[in-house]
Amino acid sequence: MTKLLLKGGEVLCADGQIRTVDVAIADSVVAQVGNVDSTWMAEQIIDCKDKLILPGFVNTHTHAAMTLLRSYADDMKLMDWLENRIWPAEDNLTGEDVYWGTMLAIAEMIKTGTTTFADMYFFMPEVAKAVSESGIRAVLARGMVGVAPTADKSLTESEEFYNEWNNACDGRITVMLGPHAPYTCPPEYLKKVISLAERLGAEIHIHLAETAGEVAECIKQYGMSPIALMKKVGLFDFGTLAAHCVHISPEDISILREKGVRVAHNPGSNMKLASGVAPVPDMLEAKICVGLGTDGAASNNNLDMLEEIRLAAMLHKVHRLDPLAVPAATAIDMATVQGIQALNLDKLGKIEVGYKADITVFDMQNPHWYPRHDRLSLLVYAAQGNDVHTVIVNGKILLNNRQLTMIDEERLFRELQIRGMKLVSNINK
Ligand SMILES: N[C@@H](CCSC[C@H]1O[C@@H](n2cnc3c(=O)[nH]cnc32)[C@H](O)[C@@H]1O)C(=O)O
Ligand SMILES: [Zn+2]
Repeated sequence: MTKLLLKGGEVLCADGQIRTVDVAIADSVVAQVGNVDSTWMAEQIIDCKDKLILPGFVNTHTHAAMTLLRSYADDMKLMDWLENRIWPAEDNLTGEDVYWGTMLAIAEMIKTGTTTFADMYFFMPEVAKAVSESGIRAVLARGMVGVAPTADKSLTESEEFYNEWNNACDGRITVMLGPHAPYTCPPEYLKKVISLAERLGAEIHIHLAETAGEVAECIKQYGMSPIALMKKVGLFDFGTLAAHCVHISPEDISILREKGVRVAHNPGSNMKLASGVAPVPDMLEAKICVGLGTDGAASNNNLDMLEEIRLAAMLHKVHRLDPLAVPAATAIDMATVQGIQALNLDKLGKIEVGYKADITVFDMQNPHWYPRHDRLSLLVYAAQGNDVHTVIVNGKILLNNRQLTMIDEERLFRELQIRGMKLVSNINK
């Protein structure tokens, strides 16, 4: 058994209170939270004085390898951005590109305190390889576009990928099915996806109601909103994670509630692509599970969940002219507990005995952490991603005193610069 001890830190405990306690970790699991005595013979002790210890952040929606396209096409509308810049560049992608792009994303996520991410992309075995090697936790879905020539192939690939990788790497990887969106996957195609989901026992990760244009087009074509259409098609019957849900009506919210759909809210991407403001306070009030996500690095443009937490806490305040909307503790809950629920994972999202040890340690010895009236408020409104000092996933240290333990950063930077440039060299701007 490998024993690890986080000594004397200020821990956000499962009841939402912060206490100065020790956290003992045995292999992949939290073994004690409290005063751990000297009979606990830890192989490694991390001194956590002046450190804030939280459950690791959960990024519920991203396209990790899109780091390759970061800063390549900004300040554009979603459909123009996708059709004229992103999809042509993605046509050039190789499996190796996706591996390196994903690894850079993972490095960035670990360094900013994320311990689990949900990805929708392609060349997924390469993504799984990066997850496997880096030690992070992930919920992976092969993105499927029903109107593309790859439509049938991506169904087969999804099934193979599920069979090979679901529950792999000591349970660090789980697999969902990823029909891209209603506007790229017509109902007949979605029905094939749904029957595959039912057969495999897999859940679904999809983009829904991201822009006003998408909703208007759906109503024109099918006489109902994307959410109502998805219910009718049966997409919500086997467990669904829906990214965005920006343009939704009170009736749509009732459907999400009734069908237990979990939502990935991406405030940074929604603001940058000017998609709109999701009715998050209404969804939370309706007891819908809302996690937070960054979306891809080409529409954010970073993968720092602390920034997403702050945006979630701020966006709804200014939008509703209500400083009580999405308080700090709620934003943190969305990034941890609700994020885990959104991904349907078990024994994660809290620092509690018997839970998996996915933990982020913030260094509070910095000017913006003083004075310490309220630590959660400091975290949400004043902290920075690079305050992250240590990150543990499944009991293993992936970031040690701000240094990545599993990833060679210099190599990553060289690969990404060369591969990123090559990817777009034949595209007319
Ligand atoms: N085109 C792929 C599968 C799509 S993967 C998921 C897709 O979602 C795209 N994407 C990224 N961000 C967004 C967004 O905000 N809305 C809609 N699509 C997005 C991303 O560029 C990627 O093409 C194939 O070969 O079959
Ligand atoms: Zn997306």
